[in-house]
Amino acid sequence: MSVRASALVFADPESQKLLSLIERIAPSDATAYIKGETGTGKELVARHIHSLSSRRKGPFAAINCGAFSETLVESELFGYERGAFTGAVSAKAGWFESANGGTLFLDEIGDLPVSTQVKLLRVLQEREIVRIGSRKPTPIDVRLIAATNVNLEEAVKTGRFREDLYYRINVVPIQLAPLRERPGDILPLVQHFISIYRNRLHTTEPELHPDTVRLLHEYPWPGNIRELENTIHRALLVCDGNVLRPSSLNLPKIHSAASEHAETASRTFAETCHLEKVFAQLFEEEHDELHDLVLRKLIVQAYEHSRMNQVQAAKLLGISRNVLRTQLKHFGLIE
Ligand SMILES: Nc1ncnc2c1ncn2[C@@H]1O[C@H](COP(=O)(O)OP(=O)(O)OP(=O)(O)O)[C@@H](O)[C@H]1O
Repeated sequence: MSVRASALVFADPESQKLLSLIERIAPSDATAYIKGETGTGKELVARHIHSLSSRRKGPFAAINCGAFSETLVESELFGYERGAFTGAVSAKAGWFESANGGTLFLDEIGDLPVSTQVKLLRVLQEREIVRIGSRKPTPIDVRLIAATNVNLEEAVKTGRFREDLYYRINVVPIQLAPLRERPGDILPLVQHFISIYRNRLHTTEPELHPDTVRLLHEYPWPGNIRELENTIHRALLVCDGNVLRPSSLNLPKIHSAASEHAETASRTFAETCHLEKVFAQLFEEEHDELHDLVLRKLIVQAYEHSRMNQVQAAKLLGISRNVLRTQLKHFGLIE
């Protein structure tokens, strides 16, 4: 096993829960189905399950179902005999045979053509494969781990993925959270990748500037752990001196989620202020309770759903933190 596959980071409480699930299910032979955005560590988790199972001495084979054309994918999975089709000059084992006695990781399983899905289901049920161009079944003993970053449940609804195969693979579902939802992993992963790439690049361990730490936590990491890894690798290459500054990370401007939230928050707050006047005129004193209820809801929207802290929220809303706190207190949102 490579150093990277053995040194895993599971620091955030969310990741610790995941680790204990992995440890519980690894020894069984149950099919696992890993869901998660791109770069969240699906293959790494599959390798970890294999390394903790009784199959660890057997092979671990990983295949990306989306990497092959419709015509190629079956010969890749099930193998073929010599002369099975034009160009089949010699027989070749498929991935199921290569993984015999071990674990087969099928990444992007949702990309399999429906005709191949039928054959895959048969292989899983019968526990034998028939190479293309042959009639002889070969028994196989393989634990399957499937993964996808698309919504397979939706694909079942629209008929792009067979329901029977879905139930066959969905024995142990494992959901990997995006990196932005497990912030406790960010710094341990940064240290992990610094130590890997520092050794490779023969550089000294850089210090993280406090602004760098802040940016690492604010950035939404759409490419998840893979993006973080590439960012650290690049940062160590360009880092000038012994301090890793935000500019070395070269991250795209956080225009996406955070700034959209900020814009929405300012808008909502402006609307809130406007509505406050309208309600005051409409309902006057005797409708105080209703007035407060509506305002409370609007302020919850502007503040809580913007995922900002009070300092950021006050700055973006163009009011002082004290004014914001007074508003929040007034509506019972903080003590
Ligand atoms: N918990 C972790 N600890 C350390 N490194 C990790 C962890 N999870 C993922 N990585 C690293 O992040 C990178 C991406 O992981 P991986 O290839 O497993 O993601 P993936 O979800 O399978 O991606 P894709 O959806 O694109 O196939 C790899 O280099 C992997 O080593």
